[in-house]
Amino acid sequence: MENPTPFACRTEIGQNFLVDPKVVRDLVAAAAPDPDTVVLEVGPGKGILTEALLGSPCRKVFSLEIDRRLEPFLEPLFARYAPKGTLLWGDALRVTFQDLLPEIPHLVAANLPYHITTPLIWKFLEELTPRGTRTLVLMVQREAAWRLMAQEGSRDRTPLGITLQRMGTLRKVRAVSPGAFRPIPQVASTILEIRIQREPDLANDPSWRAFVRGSFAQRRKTLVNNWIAGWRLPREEAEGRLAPLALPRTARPEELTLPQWIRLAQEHDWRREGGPAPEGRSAERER
Ligand SMILES: C[S@@+](CC[C@H](N)C(=O)[O-])C[C@H]1O[C@@H](n2cnc3c(N)ncnc32)[C@H](O)[C@@H]1O
Repeated sequence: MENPTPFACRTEIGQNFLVDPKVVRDLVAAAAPDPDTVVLEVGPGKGILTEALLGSPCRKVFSLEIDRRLEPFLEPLFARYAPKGTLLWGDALRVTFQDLLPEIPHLVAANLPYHITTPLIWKFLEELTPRGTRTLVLMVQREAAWRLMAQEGSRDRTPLGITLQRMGTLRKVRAVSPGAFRPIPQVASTILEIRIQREPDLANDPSWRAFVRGSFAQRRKTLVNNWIAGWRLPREEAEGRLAPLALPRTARPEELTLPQWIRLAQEHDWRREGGPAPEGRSAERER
């Protein structure tokens, strides 16, 4: 029999497939699905993680893949486990999860396409956690994990990391070396477990979103200067917002502790009611 043409991986859309079964086992063990659990997997690829999820005690697995060329790998797998799994085709950033999924998943378990890690996690927080998703177990690039878990004082601190920390707990499950994937990527990876325990609708709070995004708009600027630029606040007013926190006027966004972020968010309305603020060309992409 002729050899089939090998699958040409598109690494620009994150097609580095897991090949280490121990890593797959560790990811599923961290997710710990029980017989009631409905799981969403984004990017099943050739199906190594999908198969472990389908073989776990969970009730249902929905897998959403963008690349139809993977059909020959995935169709037979889903047929084997029918009706436990449902294979869906589409772009995870463009679908509306509520319309796509007949049930809201309790758990998202995925080896993410790394190029869309940040917008995809925001989307989970906007569309899924408000409706009941409580656990995310995600393979991400190591540096993305650092940014999500970064504490005050770290230059890696980001709006998304602070949002997740306000909503629950983040735990590093394990480090994963490039050799666990084919093709071998140039970056190291981390499995991260995120448990949502508070404020599941936080990402849909326009004041919170504007506040964290605008405060980090220009990292090299002080908080006060970001507030002046973003909200057109008079300097006195901006400095007045910082004063009760006993922080210097020169404090930068990464210096705030989580309780300080929460206090500032609760004490002021950060929606930009005075008209759209300049999202200047130098404003950083929301992370
Ligand atoms: C890192 S691979 C993981 C594959 C498989 N789960 C594994 O662990 O081997 C990421 C997968 O996400 C898919 N993907 C990339 N962008 C996507 C998108 N916007 N929506 C859905 N799937 C996407 C890729 O085609 C690829 O199969």
